Amino acid sequence: MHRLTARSPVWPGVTQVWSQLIGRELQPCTCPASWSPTRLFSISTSPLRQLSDKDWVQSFLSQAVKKSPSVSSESMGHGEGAQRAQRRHRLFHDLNFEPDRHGRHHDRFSDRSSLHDQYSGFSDSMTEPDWRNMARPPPNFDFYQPAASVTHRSAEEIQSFRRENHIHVVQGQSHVPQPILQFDEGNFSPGILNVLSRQDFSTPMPIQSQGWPIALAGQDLVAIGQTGSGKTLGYLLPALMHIQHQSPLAARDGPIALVMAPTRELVNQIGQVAHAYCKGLQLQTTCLFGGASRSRQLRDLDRGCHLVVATPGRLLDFLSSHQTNLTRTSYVVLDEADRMLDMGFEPQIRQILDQVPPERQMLMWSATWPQGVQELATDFFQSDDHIHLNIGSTQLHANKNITQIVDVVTSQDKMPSFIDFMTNAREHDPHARILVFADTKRAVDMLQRILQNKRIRSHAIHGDKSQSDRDRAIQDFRSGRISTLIATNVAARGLDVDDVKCVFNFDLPTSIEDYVHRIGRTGRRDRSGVSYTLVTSDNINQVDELIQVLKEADQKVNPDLIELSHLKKQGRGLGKKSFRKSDGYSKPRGRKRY
Ligand SMILES: Nc1ncnc2c1ncn2[C@@H]1O[C@H](COP(=O)(O)OP(=O)(O)OP(=O)(O)O)[C@@H](O)[C@H]1O
Repeated sequence: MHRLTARSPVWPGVTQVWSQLIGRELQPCTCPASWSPTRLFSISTSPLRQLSDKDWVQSFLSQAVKKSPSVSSESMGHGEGAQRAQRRHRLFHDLNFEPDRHGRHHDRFSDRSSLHDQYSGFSDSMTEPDWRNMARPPPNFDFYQPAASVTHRSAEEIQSFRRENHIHVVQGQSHVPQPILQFDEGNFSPGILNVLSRQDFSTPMPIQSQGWPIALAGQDLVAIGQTGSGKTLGYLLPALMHIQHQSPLAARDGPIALVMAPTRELVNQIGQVAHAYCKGLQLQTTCLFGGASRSRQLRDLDRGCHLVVATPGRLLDFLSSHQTNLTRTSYVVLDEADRMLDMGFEPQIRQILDQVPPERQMLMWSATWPQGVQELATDFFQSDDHIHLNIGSTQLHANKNITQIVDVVTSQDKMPSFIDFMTNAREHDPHARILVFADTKRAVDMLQRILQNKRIRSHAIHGDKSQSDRDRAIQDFRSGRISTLIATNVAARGLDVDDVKCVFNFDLPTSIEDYVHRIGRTGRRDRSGVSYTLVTSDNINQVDELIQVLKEADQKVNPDLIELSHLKKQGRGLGKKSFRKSDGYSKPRGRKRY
């Protein structure tokens, strides 16, 4: 067997898991805060993880190097296993660990570095407060009075509303409150209703109709609804109501409500929505994320903030330097909860939640909810009686407003397909917003250069870009100054840009959840959209999941994709079958596309 070994005197679990990586097909797994080899082993053998191999390895190494700087790799053989190992080996060598100003190491190759403002999350300066002996105003979770029109609604009416809107209460049926069908049924304060009335919203979206009363009633919640279905207001408006029913902030108090999200762009976007509602309520809010002025964020915190929206890394930075605290926090949201609980963020989330008093309401929102994360999530609730709400299928599902086109091409055909697609699209409509995803920073830069040569203007965002460049790119894309944005996964989740016409996946993401989130940047609210994805035989391991997502969304499945799936079942694939050039986008006319 071809082995890659890791020597880790400090942490023997590294060796064990490492040889597991190479000894058989890699099973991406979570890295728990405790880093216990036993738990790692059990989790890594569970079938759950949708995280990509690459993500896993990069995260794993980043943590491993921090734990044990003597981690190293050695010796590889030949054959398919060795090729796999070599690919990973190259990947490891591409990693570039560099200590930050605290002497902690960051992974500068992976674009996960851009998802993690401070990757480490292992801060020694934070201990769990002694909650029993700490004087603080008790949180109030009991303020929601359903409107008479809500309580008078008959059981049949409620049932048919839930049925028509595909609202499934997966867990907690016995204590789920009745849905709110109109904005004025939520008992929202006039300040909130004022802002709502200025938007062109007619009624709450289904996830809001059912999610609002649950959140307002102080219950723990997992809320899963398709991309673009209004989840942000789903948790923000109850957060503001919650804040308004707590004792006022005293000097040096930290926030009452905390929202955590995985990327800076998403934090910024949520912060902007929150700001619009906070203004009229005289509530203070701020965003904490890396790459932006720390001193300005500190000034906001010092002034007192009712609501903080943060990436875990920057929040931990402020917590570990004791420049803020969470002793008043009683409403905690994990937006993109599955991403927040995956291997990269879990230790950080645990550390942060250790700083939040146990009397807290916890809400998790996402469009995807993979099995393994579900198990993990229960760890974060204080009791077993949380409600799990699902809008639409309980299977992994994509937004049905999106027409999903998938082409199977050779690796060599990817670039011509991209160029053909973009030149055709731009000839047809120079202003249609197109969002292009690639897996690596290098590929993103390369695609941008190619477009530049074709005189197609675009911006690119990834973790190596400065925050101001990233902000400008999003701003220009939003305003329509630039109609093509090329991005890594930093733009995959949550980004809400009006009327993105098409999402082009130059690379199929290794996690099917990421695919669902990426294509979900189009077809938001009740609009329609198109996604176009290039698949090569290198993606053979993702093909079955992709077919499942396509079928679930009632999409036609490209026969080439089915053929690829058959090849996989026959144990062939990986470079054995080459798809003819004519199957790719390079012959756009007269070719049947799906
Ligand atoms: N009640 C409503 N009626 C119409 N539009 C709404 C309503 N509530 C929110 N929206 C709008 O719907 C769009 C999508 O909302 P949002 O960004 O919250 O979606 P999401 O479910 O969080 O998506 P994702 O899973 O991609 O993060 C936003 O532009 C938002 O302003």
